[in-house]
Amino acid sequence: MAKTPDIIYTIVDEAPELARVSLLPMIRAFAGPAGINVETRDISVAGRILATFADYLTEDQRISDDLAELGELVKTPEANVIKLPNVSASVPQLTAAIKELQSQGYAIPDYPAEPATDEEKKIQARYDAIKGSAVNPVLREGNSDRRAAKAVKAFAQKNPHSMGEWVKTSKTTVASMSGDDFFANEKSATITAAQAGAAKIVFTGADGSEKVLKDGLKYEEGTVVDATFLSAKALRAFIKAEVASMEPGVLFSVHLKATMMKVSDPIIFGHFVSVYIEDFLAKHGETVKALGFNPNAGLGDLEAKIKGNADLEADLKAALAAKPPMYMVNSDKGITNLHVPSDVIIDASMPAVIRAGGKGWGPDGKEADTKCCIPDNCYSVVYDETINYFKENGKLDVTTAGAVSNVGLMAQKAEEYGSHPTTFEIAAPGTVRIVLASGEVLHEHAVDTGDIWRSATAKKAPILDWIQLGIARTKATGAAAFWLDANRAHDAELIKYVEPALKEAGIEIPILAPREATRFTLETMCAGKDCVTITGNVLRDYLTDLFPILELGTSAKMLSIVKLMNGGGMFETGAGGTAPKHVQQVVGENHLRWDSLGEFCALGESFNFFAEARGNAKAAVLGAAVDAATQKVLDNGDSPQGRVGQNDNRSSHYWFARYWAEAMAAQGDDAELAAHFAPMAKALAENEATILAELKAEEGKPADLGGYYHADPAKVEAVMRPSATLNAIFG
Ligand SMILES: NC(=O)C1=CN([C@@H]2O[C@H](COP(=O)(O)OP(=O)(O)OC[C@H]3O[C@@H](n4cnc5c(N)ncnc54)[C@H](OP(=O)(O)O)[C@@H]3O)[C@@H](O)[C@H]2O)C=CC1
Ligand SMILES: O=C(O)CCC(=O)C(=O)O
Ligand SMILES: [Mg+2]
Repeated sequence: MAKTPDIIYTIVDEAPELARVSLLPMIRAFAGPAGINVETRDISVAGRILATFADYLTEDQRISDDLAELGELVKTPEANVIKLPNVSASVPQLTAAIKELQSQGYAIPDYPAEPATDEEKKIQARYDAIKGSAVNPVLREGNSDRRAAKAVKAFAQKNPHSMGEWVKTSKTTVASMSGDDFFANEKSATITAAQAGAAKIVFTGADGSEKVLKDGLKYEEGTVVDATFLSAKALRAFIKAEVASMEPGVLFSVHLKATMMKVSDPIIFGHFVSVYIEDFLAKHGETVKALGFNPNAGLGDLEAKIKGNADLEADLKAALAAKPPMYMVNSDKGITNLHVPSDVIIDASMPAVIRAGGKGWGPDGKEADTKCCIPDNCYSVVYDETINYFKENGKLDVTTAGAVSNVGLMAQKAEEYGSHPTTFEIAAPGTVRIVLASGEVLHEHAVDTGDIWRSATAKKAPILDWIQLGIARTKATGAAAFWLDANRAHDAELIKYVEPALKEAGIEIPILAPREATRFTLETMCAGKDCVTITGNVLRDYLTDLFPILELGTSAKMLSIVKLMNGGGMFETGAGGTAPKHVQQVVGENHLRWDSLGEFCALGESFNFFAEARGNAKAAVLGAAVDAATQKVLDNGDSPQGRVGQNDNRSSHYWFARYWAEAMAAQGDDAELAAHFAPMAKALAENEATILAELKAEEGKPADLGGYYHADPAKVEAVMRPSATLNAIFG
């Protein structure tokens, strides 16, 4: 077997992938002399498509299945992975990636939206495994520890970012269903020794017909197993009522996670689309269905399908004009919240609204208050309470606010984010049951056509590990709370684990329902104190964007550590995503505002972990120098900014590498490394003006990347490494 690479750096999508092309050669030039090899593995959407459909490709087009390899590696103590954000593709994104690859000569099949034959069903199933959040749950074999490094927090306090004003009269609200949602219908149980073993999910129709929705499930003792459903009828009634009850001047917005919740949320999104354009669909429903339109793909797909048909285009325009104004993704281009399911992703979109003082962009290109529809009540209360708090107290004072960090239960596909294979859109009225091997029915729900039924699990070992991590972080931080609602079925099962563990550890940490925990955390941070949120998987996701975006202006600067259950380490580069808007700017004017601070933080942690795990003193020297360089990038204001001519990602990498080389040359722990890096530090300093000029030479002009999901490596290299002088130093 090949030797496990010392460190793995991931090949991803969009902005972080562009950044990688500039940064990785530098990282290798530092790690190499210390004898540490840094290899890449491709987890991009395009890479995963090509690996999955190898049988459609020529020999020389085939690539290895890196995600499968990494999925095994993260279960070993040797794992040391620097994981950059990747696109969790919605169907429109997946379709676009397929089209691009086909245009490049890869004979992969189309995505069969409505599979008719067995062959098409198989192809769809293969694509569905690539769709949505198909990477993170596979790699996250440990719980999540996300926090801002002290230097990052201190920098934000000293250099506060812009924040919109919150006023008491703001009309921004959160709207959620009054019942019959995932929250209200949840049932949960912890598997006993007698119940452990095989299980299946069975649907029995009102006519007595039986269908096994999922067979071959296996529950271990101690696993918390939930089942719940969201009523389609209640959802549609809710959407209709919310559209009908809009106040003048307020925008209508929908906030879902149609990427990570890849089965349930695209369907919920589709209901919003079809209710919003119900007048149009009443008239033209059959016609657009025949054209292949599925509301789950969004208004953008509808527009593409009816393009050139003046009657349909006019009727759609009229139908939209008759409804309240929508929250826009891009008002210049007429792209609404309902155009693409993955354009408005709740974890980033709600904090953006809250940071802006409750504002979104309207179709007129002006800011306005917005009604934020978050149908399910499990977590919407967090945003509702945050909005209440800022309406009462005014915007956050970034200069004095404490740091809110998170410990999230995430390992082994915990909770809702692991429910993809066990979520179903119900085809007819009937009953769904989880049946154990003994015949015992664990959970049962009466359901109707269109309801979304799902089961999620959380295993015992990850739960116990999460509680201990929560206790450790609380001891290091001060204030903390477990965000668990004793009145919610799943949370009540978790509390049965938490309470005895806290007692045994002799520590008191409050257990608060999400609304109370939100207020407690906001009050604590506004009093200038740090606070840990100890949460499940969804709140891990939501809160590690919400608080950092308020405190730091972006979640991209977070330390995001995944202590893998079997002893390895994974270091995520921040808590944000792939910033597609940044790529648009590069294509338009060759300026990349992506901040690699998350990469710098992860890199430092990765070296430090390597030093400890392998007893490697050189890695410790590299790690300490990375930390010093990161601090200097912040102190000297070398991070990227938004406009052409200002520092961008490439010039920030120059500064980072220079400070790193200077720190390596100046340290006294390893004379050999100091001697090696002294000439590099000198060359970087002496050539400063030339390098910065070369990096800026092409800015302001369009850039050609030769593709989007599968760009041309030579063209990307030319764009991201335009300085011959810098390249000569790093090879
Ligand atoms: N860990 C992962 O793999 C994750 C992947 N994703 C994926 O990312 C994609 C986009 O998601 P989205 O919801 O738009 O969220 P993003 O976090 O990617 O982007 C939202 C905005 O945050 C700001 N931002 C994010 N990262 C940086 C950075 N490094 N430097 C500077 N600004 C940054 C940008 O603001 P501005 O435009 O103002 O500069 C950006 O437009 C989706 O495909 C999603 O699936 C999302 C989250 C995590
Ligand atoms: O995996 C995904 O789709 C997104 C992950 C994410 O948003 C997060 O972990 O914060
Ligand atoms: Mg997130």
